[in-house]
Amino acid sequence: MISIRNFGKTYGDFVAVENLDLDIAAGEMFGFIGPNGAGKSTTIRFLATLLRATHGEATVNGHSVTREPLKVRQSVGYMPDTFGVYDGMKVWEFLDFFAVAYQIPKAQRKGVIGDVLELLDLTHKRDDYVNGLSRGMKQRLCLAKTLVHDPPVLILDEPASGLDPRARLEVKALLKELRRMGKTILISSHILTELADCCTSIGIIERGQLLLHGPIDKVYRQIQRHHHIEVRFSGDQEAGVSLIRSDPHVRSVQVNSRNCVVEMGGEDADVQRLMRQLATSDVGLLSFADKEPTLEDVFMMVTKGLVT
Ligand SMILES: Nc1ncnc2c1ncn2[C@@H]1O[C@H](COP(=O)(O)OP(=O)(O)OP(=O)(O)O)[C@@H](O)[C@H]1O
Repeated sequence: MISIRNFGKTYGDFVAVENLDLDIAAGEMFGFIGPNGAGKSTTIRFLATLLRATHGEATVNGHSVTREPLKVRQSVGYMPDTFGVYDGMKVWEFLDFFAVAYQIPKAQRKGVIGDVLELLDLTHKRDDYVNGLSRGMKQRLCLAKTLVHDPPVLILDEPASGLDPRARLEVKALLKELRRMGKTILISSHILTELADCCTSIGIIERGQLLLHGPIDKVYRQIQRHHHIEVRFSGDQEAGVSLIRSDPHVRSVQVNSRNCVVEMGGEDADVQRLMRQLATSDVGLLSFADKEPTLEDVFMMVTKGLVT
């Protein structure tokens, strides 16, 4: 549904995105993850036909981003990372503005606007001024706007940024609903946990390079060979930590106030050996838990070059 080949964008000497190749199949919810300035918006704006590439090509819903931008725009609902609106515009007028822009016939516009307001649970805000809406409502309205022309593809640039935890959950539930409706969704975020349980595939970008991408279960499998162990001590944490650090399979130890998190390679037997060593030495081991990797762990390991 989305295919990017050799995309690159430079600003003067600065390389914002370098030789990016990516395929996203129909029906996927693809999480585009990276820190600030990684190149997410640059890639997204290229897909949304709003940015000229330095090199490379992409197709969305079978249409070329560079040669058929109007067809791409009909296929895409794009939500930018910043939200702008004219003063004195009501919620329904905002949606009507986009419905007109997408050439939805007048006779259908009222019905379409009613439908998207209902889907986004905004019907009761129909006649409110957009500027008076809370941030969460504005984000939802912006999502509503991406749906007026019923596009098969949604490209959403940090749709949950700046929202409180409850509003974030609401956005997530909406995205799941949209996926059930058959939309292909690309969503960017630097909040990794936000995407963990709703994406079917992910890509990790840093400094303009796509470091890793693929189905989420495959990415998790790739890092299964790395153990993330949370260790707590009731006694001498320092002695415990230096014992851990002396293990040849240990790659890093992050010491926190109440625990430490150990990243280690090796086999299960190596982990068991370290656990036995800690339990039988005099460091006051309280707990030792081999955790399932979180998306946060995946990101840290990929950006540190531990997983390729
Ligand atoms: N018009 C521009 N001129 C010069 N540099 C730019 C321009 N637009 C973006 N950049 C730079 O390109 C890099 C990638 O920017 P981009 O907005 O794609 O990052 P991002 O991953 O979306 O980050 P964020 O999460 O902060 O939105 C950044 O270093 C940014 O400063």
